[in-house]
Amino acid sequence: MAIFANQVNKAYQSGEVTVQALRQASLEVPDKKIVTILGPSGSGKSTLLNVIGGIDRYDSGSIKVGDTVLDQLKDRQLTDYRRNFVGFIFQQYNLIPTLTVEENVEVGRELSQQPLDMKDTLEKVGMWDKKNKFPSQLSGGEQQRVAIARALIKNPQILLCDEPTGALDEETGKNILKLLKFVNEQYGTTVLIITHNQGIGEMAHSVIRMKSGEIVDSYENENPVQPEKVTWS
Ligand SMILES: Nc1ncnc2c1ncn2[C@@H]1O[C@H](COP(=O)(O)OP(=O)(O)OP(=O)(O)O)[C@@H](O)[C@H]1O
Repeated sequence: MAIFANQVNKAYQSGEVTVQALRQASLEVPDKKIVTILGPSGSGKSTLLNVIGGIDRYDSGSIKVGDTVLDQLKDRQLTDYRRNFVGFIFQQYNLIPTLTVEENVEVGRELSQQPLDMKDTLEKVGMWDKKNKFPSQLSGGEQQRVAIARALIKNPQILLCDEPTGALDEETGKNILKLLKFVNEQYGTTVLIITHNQGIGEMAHSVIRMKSGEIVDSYENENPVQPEKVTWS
């Protein structure tokens, strides 16, 4: 699905202090693309992802994802939008420790109206043979694969990834990037990746840079490189 944001503003109030997390942020992401969002800590990257994903509300401006305009949605409609169209992946995998791999992914399946097949999804992320393991029995990369399966099984139109490789070493991180690229190509999922790792921009179709809540730069990559070729930092 394509994503449009037009002059989006979002402020957080903490006590006496107002933090302007997004300032007139506008962007356009065509359907079926991979986009990397770069920027220093506190520049508004997560806030941007959260308002696009319907986790957070914004104060003004407009966001449209596919045919859905998020501006005026009631809470219930926003929840439906999030359930049916959006998958989230975080740096911390947020798996439930008392559930097995398959049970964790089942949590995602139950949220969706049109879920994908469990076996197929776990095979796609290479975790079918470990479906009865618990998160504590898995490596970081494997846990992130399970988190991706949990997002993927919902059959989301957009996949929002907040530092998906932030806790992983280079080799494991690149394997996760390969998986995200595979998801993009196989399912046509639009993928947004927030990262501090500038090199990940090399594999994206386009790159957005944020600073102090503003989108200060965006450009398209003529020739995205393969995930294993990105410069790791
Ligand atoms: N729930 C909140 N309450 C108050 N302030 C917040 C909240 N969430 C974010 N902020 C502030 O909004 C600004 C943007 O935060 P955001 O998390 O979007 O930045 P970021 O670019 O994702 O940072 P990082 O790379 O460190 O995750 C920061 O100044 C942050 O402190």
